[in-house]
Amino acid sequence: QEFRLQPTPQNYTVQQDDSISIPRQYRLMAGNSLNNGTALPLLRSLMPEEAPDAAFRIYIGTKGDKVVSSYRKRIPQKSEGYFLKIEKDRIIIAGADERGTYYGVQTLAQLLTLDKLPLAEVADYPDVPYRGVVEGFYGTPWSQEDRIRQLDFYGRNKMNVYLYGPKDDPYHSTPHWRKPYPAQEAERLKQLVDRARDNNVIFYWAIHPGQDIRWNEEDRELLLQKFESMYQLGVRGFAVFFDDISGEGTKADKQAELLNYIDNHFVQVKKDVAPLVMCPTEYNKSWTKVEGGYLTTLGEKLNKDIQIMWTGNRVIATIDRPTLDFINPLIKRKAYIWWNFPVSDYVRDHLLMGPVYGNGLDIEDGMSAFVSNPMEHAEASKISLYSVADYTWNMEKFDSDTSWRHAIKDLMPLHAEYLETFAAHNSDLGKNGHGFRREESIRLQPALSALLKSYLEKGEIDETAYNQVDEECRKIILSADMLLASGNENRPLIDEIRPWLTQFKLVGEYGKTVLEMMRLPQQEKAFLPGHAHAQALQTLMTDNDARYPQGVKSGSGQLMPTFDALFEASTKQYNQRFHTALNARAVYSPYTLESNVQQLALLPTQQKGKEGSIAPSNEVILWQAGGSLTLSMDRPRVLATLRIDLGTKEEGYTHFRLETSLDGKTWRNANLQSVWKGYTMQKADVEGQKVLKIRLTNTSGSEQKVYFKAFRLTEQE
Ligand SMILES: CC(=O)N[C@@H]1[C@@H](O)[C@H](O)C(CO)=C[C@H]1N
Repeated sequence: QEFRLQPTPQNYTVQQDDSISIPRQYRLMAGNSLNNGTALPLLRSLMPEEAPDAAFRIYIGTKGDKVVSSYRKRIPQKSEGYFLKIEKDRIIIAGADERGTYYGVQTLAQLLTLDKLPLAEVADYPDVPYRGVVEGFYGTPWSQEDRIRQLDFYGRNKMNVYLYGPKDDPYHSTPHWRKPYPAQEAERLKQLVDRARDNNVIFYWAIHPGQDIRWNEEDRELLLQKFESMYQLGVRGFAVFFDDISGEGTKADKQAELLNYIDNHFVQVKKDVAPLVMCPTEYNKSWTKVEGGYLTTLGEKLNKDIQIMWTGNRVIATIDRPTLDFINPLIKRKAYIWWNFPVSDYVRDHLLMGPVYGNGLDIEDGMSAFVSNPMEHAEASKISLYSVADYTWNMEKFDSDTSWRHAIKDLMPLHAEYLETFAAHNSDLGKNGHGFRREESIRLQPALSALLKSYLEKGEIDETAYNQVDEECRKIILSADMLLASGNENRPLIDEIRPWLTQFKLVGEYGKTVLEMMRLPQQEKAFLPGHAHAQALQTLMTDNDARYPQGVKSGSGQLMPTFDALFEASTKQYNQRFHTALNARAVYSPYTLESNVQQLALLPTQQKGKEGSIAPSNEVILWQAGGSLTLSMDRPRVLATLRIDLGTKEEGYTHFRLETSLDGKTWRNANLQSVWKGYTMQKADVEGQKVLKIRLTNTSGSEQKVYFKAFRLTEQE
């Protein structure tokens, strides 16, 4: 692939017919404004040989520095803008501000990877003021090493914010948000803050107090003391997240009062702290009732420089002009976009390695920030993050597929083709509670559907399609092996995705086996080994990784549904021909869920052996009065246990009724009781009951706000 600058610059011209060899020595003419910044250290790390009498010169400074005064007019009049020019005997890097100058050096760093330096001219600046990442997911927080690598990645890709807010860090959220970090964690955070500064990234530390905050002076002071302790560690950006909570903490006027107090008595007093950022409780359109006044209260009362986050029209959504036209007038400022992609904490068995697409390309003027909430897999998230950096820097010029391919090359230059094969087939989320899906196996889709269509409708094999799919299966198996054996090129990435690579190879082998089966349904003997092998592979693909109870999924969007359909069709053909009863079901879930509670309706069910479950959800469920959820079996089954966790104590369960039925008509109550004192998990007395359906209904007569943390059953042997 051709060389490209990342992110795509606003203006970039190169003299085609000329270039210079990279100077070994140079005389540095640096403006004083850069003295305690990070542009000079970066430059020196790239071009080590400074020599006062060298012929080649580098002029570097910000607007106002004498050394770059003659280029002043060339500097874009935009925050973080820069002008970079490479001439025969000099390089000029002139920034609108320190960070702009730093970005000019980052662009030079990329040009220095070429054999010869082009005589280039770059006049560049970002479209979106704040660009970066919010580590705001549920699940295993990133490690220290993950975060160090992330911060270096943000510096290279001109992302300028990182918000620290891992939901499962007990010192970020309940129960310990009031307490300072223990010494060891504090030291690690200080290292991160220093690394962020080296990369010109604003490190925001976020607090998530809403689940148990009391609106009183004591908690307010404890929160400020926590912020002060983080300030002492070097943190210069602060955020307060009020998402995914219920109860007292959700009150807009109280939230506004607290945030304005923090702004007036901390942020404005410190003078060297970035604008305060807050995440509202109603952080997406599907959860807000405008007439309820929550958002307009914040819009009216919050100090104007406090940023308000927004995830879009839904919890997981792409961002477009109508999204911004809805929210910005309500909050009376430009939304600070929290984009929930590639976060996968609600589909943890999937990796989201596909292209970034679907966001508007003409909306840079409608947002104050665009930060991505990524996967718990830090390295794997970089495919999306690379493109988010590209998209937010230069929105009009963003090209999803080009960016995706270069993101992959950036991650594993020596194995790019294999990683691209893997990423192409591991992008969809599968069925999930948010109904958010992504394209998968895009280039192979026509062949997959042609192969399936001709086989199902005419029992014929479309040879062209067959060969394409067969060739792709070969590439899948090869790619999995090459990536698993890729050694040190990007070991952290391979360590993260290893379960999925193993699964991916099985998908390739399953595809080849099913393709062979398609040719043999008329051969009484020859069909059998392939059928047995396919079933063995199905078993291996479900019982694959202990860390992921429902197993890891690969190729679940297109490949597996096609291969399963072909397995079933060829086996049915064989059974008809030879009057046999070979198993013709590829995958099978005996459980189906139906519900009129909007946030539960799409949740997938899982089955593994004798265990069955409905996938949990992270957020607060608005369970309307009379709303119910029904889990139906394919046939009557005898239960051993049933556990439910709505994230509420005993009294919360009095608002619900649990029933079972054998015929779907007559229902009997099942009593719930705590599993452990003081915890929210409950167990139902259903031992030995034969049931066809299980139903949970809100019988309280009013809307209940609960979580949906667990709904798990086991059947008797
Ligand atoms: C603002 C926001 O999106 N908060 C949480 C987020 O923490 C969580 O990762 C996800 C993605 O599952 C959604 C929300 N429940």
